[in-house]
Parts: sequence; structure tokens; C-alpha cells
Amino acid sequence: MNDIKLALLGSQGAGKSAVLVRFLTRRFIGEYASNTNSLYHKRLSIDGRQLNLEVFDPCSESSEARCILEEPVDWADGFVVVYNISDHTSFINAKNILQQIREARTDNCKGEVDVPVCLVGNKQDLCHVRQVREDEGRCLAQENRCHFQEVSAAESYQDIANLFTQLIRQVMEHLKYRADRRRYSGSKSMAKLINNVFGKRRKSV
Ligand SMILES: Nc1nc2c(ncn2[C@@H]2O[C@H](COP(=O)(O)OP(=O)(O)OP(=O)(O)O)[C@@H](O)[C@H]2O)c(=O)[nH]1
Repeated sequence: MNDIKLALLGSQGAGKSAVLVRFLTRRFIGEYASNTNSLYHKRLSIDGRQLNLEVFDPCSESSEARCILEEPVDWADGFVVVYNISDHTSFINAKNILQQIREARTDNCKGEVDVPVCLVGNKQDLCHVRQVREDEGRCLAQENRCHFQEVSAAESYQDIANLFTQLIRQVMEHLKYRADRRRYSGSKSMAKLINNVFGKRRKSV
């Protein structure tokens, strides 16, 4: 069984919990107790594979939430970065978060492919008071080579289910790529070792 770890990041009130709870329960719950960090677990089956999904939903006010970006972004295999389309400040914050993820991952995993990220513009139902155009979101996602989706946690389940499913597929591919790379570099160094030992012997014969 695969373990997949995701983290939701974004401004306070952007709707991180609403998006996640919509995905996990299909329901929209208007208000959440949001003064603690939460770790959600769910068993899923995607493309016939059983998965253990863990999702970290930090409370934006807590210092632990800030830690996840201050420490190398090692815990999560993928990220959902949420902003509120009716709040431009939350979009600027999402931009900073994307940059921090990229920088942290570049420092840690030199030469590796990008960590899977999905940028989510939430509260699409509030488009009459929109402060962030859809193409601005799309453009930011392109700059950061990540997937983009506008959703309304209040009104729709399907878009949110699709984005999580797509992100999880990407994470599975990414984990497989990393495992293959490790195996390959492991077998390369083993071949080097064998060569060093037996190659030298052959020379002396
Ligand atoms: N209109 C509308 N309101 C939403 C939507 N999603 C969330 N909300 C509301 O926005 C507020 C904040 O939602 P939360 O899910 O608690 O936001 P959060 O990002 O988890 O906030 P913190 O836990 O404080 O970081 C709540 O009042 C939600 O009911 C949406 O799609 N549309």
C-alpha cells in the first residue's frame, strides 16, 4: 500500500479546510474550529491502487504552520496551495508560498523533477466580488510549472475531487521516479564497486 502525504497551504480564511473537507466527505461545512493544526487520514483507491492518504491542514495562525515552510519542505510529497479569488492578498501570499516551496525543494533535491503542486483559486461562487482574474491564477501556475484549478468548496464537489485525484496520480509518479533513481544510482555505485575490485584484479592477471 502506498503512503501519500499532502499539505494544504494558503492564507488564513482562503478555504483550505473547506476544500479538504469537501474532498474527504463530499460536504461543505460552513465553519471550522480553526485554531489547531489537523492531520487527516483517508484510505483511497485510485487506478486500482490502495493508498493511505495523509493530509496536513495547518492552522494559519500557528507557529507550526509557518515551520512547515521554514524547515525544508520535506514532510509532504505534494502540495495544494489555496487562495481566495475575492482576496488579492491571499493570491500574493500563494505566490510567496509557491516560491518558498520551489526554493526549499531546489536546495534539497538537486536535479530532481519538481514536487507536485496544485494551485487552487477557491470561492469561485464569489466571482461578482472577484479580485484575482482566472488568467492571473493560470499564469502563476504556469510560471511555477504546477496544475491550476478554480473551485468553489461551497458549491461543488467534482472539481475538487478531480484536482486531488490528479495531484495524487502525479505524486505516485513522482515517488516512483525517485525510487527508480535511487535504485539506479545504487546499482551504479554497486557496479562501480565491483569494477573497482574485479577490474583491478583482471589487470594484474
Ligand atoms: N462563499 C464561499 N465561502 C467559503 C468557501 N470556502 C470556504 N468558505 C468560507 O470561508 C471561511 C474560511 O474557510 P476555512 O476553510 O476555515 O479557511 P482556512 O483557509 O482553512 O482558514 P484557517 O484555518 O484560518 O487558515 C469560512 O467562513 C468558510 O465557510 C467557498 O468556496 N465559497
